[in-house]
Amino acid sequence: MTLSELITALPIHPTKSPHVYRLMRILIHSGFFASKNRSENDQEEAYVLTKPSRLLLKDNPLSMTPYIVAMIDPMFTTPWNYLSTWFQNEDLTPFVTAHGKTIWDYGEHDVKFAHFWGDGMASDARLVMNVVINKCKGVFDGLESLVDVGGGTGTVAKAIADTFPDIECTVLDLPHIVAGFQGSKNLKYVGGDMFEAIPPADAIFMKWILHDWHEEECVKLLKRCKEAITINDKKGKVIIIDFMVGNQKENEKSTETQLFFDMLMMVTVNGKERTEKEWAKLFLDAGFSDYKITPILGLRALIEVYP
Ligand SMILES: C[S@@+](CC[C@H](N)C(=O)[O-])C[C@H]1O[C@@H](n2cnc3c(N)ncnc32)[C@H](O)[C@@H]1O
Repeated sequence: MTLSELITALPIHPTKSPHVYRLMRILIHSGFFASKNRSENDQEEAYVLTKPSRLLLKDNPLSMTPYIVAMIDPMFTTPWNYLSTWFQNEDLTPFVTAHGKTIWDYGEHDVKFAHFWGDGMASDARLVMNVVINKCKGVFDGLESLVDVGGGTGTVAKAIADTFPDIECTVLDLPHIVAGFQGSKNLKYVGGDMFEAIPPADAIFMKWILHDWHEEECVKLLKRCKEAITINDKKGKVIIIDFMVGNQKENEKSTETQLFFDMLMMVTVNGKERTEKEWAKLFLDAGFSDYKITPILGLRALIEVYP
């Protein structure tokens, strides 16, 4: 699409066209668009989408737009302005300094926030599960049951339940999050506190859970997982999907993204992004004996942890 076509399509007042040109210049520089000649015979500059910007199209089934929209909501961005205040007080996070409560309490009392954050998480879950189910299918071999801990609206569990009809899937999340969700033949929702008890299963799945929590809470949660997979002398596994800092040595941008996510965890939830060494220590402290890492989507890792 050329500049004039873009201005007509959006639509934008003709007097603003120089500003649209400036905007497109930075969007090309940052990789959201690429520019090329309109055709072999037509030298006029045209803009085309890039791989990352295709992920922002609303009609793309793997669209990440709901996640981006949630992340740029003032509820998430305001706490960044409270960093200097937080460094001088005892609050758990800048989120608490800004809003007076933790993100989990915020979600319980603001249903609108809980829903749009849930939609954001679900869009990330769709993208990740697309990769996991296509590239790491073997991870689910031999499983008869699986609990997705902190599974939110159930996007991950639904993808597993649909692809593997012989696996009994359970979504465990806070009661107000799972209230009103309908299960299916091999999918059910359970409301509860993951730090108290986790239903027994061959595999406990946790995507984007442990990075929300501090060391002691992670060890406590992993111990609950271990109890759940070793019940009746069975030996299952824990499957974790999270970032692994430092597994992308060649790629500056990936490292930067992981480090910004680490800041996001500090600002919003008192969690952190961990290196392999830090993950290994958590597993050891919780009594696990072995783990296996499969890198996914460049930045993240799928970690199978064994008792
Ligand atoms: C970052 S979201 C991850 C959601 C989902 N696993 C995903 O990646 O799409 C964290 C989830 O943990 C849930 N959660 C937080 N505290 C919990 C608790 N004590 N017990 C159960 N779930 C909890 C939240 O409600 C939320 O759904």
